[in-house]
Amino acid sequence: MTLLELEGVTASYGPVQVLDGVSLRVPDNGAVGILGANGAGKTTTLRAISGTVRAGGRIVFDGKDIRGLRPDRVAALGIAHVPEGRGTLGDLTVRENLRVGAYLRKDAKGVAQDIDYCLDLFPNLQNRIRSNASALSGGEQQMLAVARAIMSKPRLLLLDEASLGLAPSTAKNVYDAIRRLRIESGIAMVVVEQNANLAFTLVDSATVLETGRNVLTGTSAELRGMDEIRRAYLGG
Ligand SMILES: Nc1ncnc2c1ncn2[C@@H]1O[C@H](COP(=O)(O)OP(=O)(O)OP(=O)(O)O)[C@@H](O)[C@H]1O
Repeated sequence: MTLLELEGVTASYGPVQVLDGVSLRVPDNGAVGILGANGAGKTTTLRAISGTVRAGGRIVFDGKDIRGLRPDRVAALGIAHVPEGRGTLGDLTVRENLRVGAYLRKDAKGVAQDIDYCLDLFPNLQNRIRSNASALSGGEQQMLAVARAIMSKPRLLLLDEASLGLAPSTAKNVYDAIRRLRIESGIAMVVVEQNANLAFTLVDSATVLETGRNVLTGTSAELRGMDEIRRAYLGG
């Protein structure tokens, strides 16, 4: 079953069109990557899905047309967006950030269990549970941003450049945890990532965007085997 489908999605910032007919299909429990050079429209595609940019075309989530819905309505349907730059609340503690992620939930017991799950998934956060988010390292902030998104109990996670600015070993830790989350929770994912090597450890398939259009789409195995992908994205 398809959980999310984009067809002919367009978006502009003022007069400048940056998405020019993007398509994407995410199966239930699937993980799909979006690759592409700087400025190709990867972040804007995630914004179109989460309702933080006005979009044209079709965006269907769980059988419902969500294009044009406000971001809070999209979130309430079960789509959690972890933006580039992380967006944790610096003046709140780690625990408070996790609670903010769960603000729509009424199941106190489930929230407490999910906090424990996040701390098991990201043990670094366990040690910093009373620290303000602003005092965390870049890697810990990224972990907190993902954990906060998990706390909303999403069906779909939108992940924007989760490895950006992190040391390679930290980026690998973050992706290892997200892969475990995927296996254990079945949450579907759309993964924007400059580091295609890392992305391919998580996603089943990917699409490559160039100036706001899909230029290549395939399974991870197919894409990894292509010379142009190896040259442009895999350092070989
Ligand atoms: N808020 C904004 N206002 C105006 N132009 C923007 C805005 N955000 C992005 N753009 C422009 O839209 C185009 C697509 O940007 P987008 O961030 O979607 O690309 P990207 O593929 O995610 O690249 P990057 O890896 O640099 O984030 C770029 O030319 C960018 O400069």
